[in-house]
Amino acid sequence: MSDVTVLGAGIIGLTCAVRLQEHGHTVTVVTADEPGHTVSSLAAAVWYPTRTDGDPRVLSWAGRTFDELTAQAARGVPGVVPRPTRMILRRPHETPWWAPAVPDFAEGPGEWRFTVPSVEMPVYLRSLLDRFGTAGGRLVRHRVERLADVPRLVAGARVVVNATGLAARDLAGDPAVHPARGQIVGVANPGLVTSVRDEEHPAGMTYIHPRSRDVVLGGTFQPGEWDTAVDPATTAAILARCAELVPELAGAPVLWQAAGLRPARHGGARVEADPVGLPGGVRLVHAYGHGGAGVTLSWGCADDVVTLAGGAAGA
Ligand SMILES: Cc1cc2nc3c(=O)[nH]c(=O)nc-3n(C[C@H](O)[C@H](O)[C@H](O)COP(=O)(O)OP(=O)(O)OC[C@H]3O[C@@H](n4cnc5c(N)ncnc54)[C@H](O)[C@@H]3O)c2cc1C
Repeated sequence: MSDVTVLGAGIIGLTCAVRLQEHGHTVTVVTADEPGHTVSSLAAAVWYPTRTDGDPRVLSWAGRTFDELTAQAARGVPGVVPRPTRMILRRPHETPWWAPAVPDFAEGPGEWRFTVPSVEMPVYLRSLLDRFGTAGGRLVRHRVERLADVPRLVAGARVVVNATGLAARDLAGDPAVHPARGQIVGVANPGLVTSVRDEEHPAGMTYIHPRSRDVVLGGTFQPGEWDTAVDPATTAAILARCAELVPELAGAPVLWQAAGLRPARHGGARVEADPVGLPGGVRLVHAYGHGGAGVTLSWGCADDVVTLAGGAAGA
């Protein structure tokens, strides 16, 4: 018996599931894909509120996630480390609105420097899943056709959390949800430890994120583009831009390439209770549309989902 069903096992579904367990709920996760085959598993993934400007909820979500991931890194949760970052500026900027969330944020000539949590997603998703299973959570592999079918799948659940990312476009009938395609390349790490971001590179957004065994090089942000096939010309362009910024990367062996669809949404992520709900009086809480910042917003949103789900079990 579970009292909450979470639909989706990406970063949003799993963080919601774990937070709900921490508040005394028994949780079943239903997912079409294994966590290792979600969009989340592809994320670079560093704390940064990519393309969320103007959404007044984001600073709180991102700040709470920063603190949670920093605490997890300090206690050795697999896959999370603090990552020094250099952000190249190609024009004058005001102090960014997200700086209050980043304790060591510093402005210098032509760049910002700061330290943020960096998450190695395949490792981290596995550790979240272990944590969920150890606390008694159950994971069911099943692709649902309609949200209204979910209450029949898991006996007793009074709340369903819809954390289906891009699929919420059809499942929740929300045309504001759309893909923002991102292509990335993994190369052997020549010994880098610092992330470099160049959001204003004239040839396209560029980032270099070292991990334990490789370096993730990016990227693209292509709203409305559904194609997940890797484009070789884009890979070549990413490699050239990154080597221009960090010459040690020139000639680094390419280990893998991938393209993923960020679950973007006009108006920002939808984190709210559905006004109608599901058959049988089951409460429906939406948590989707986090675009290029799902990892960055995950724990803050999960806190809000717990509140929307009714707070602590038995409260
Ligand atoms: C190249 C790239 C780089 C990125 N870099 C960063 C970064 O540095 N920092 C950052 O914060 N974010 C980054 N992101 C964004 C981040 O990956 C997303 O915001 C995040 O993964 C969204 O998570 P999610 O759980 O909502 O969706 P998903 O990971 O897509 O998970 C959706 C879940 O719903 C399930 N599902 C869907 N339909 C159904 C159905 N019908 N029935 C049952 N289950 C269903 C799926 O199986 C899956 O388990 C990046 C994304 C990309 C592509």
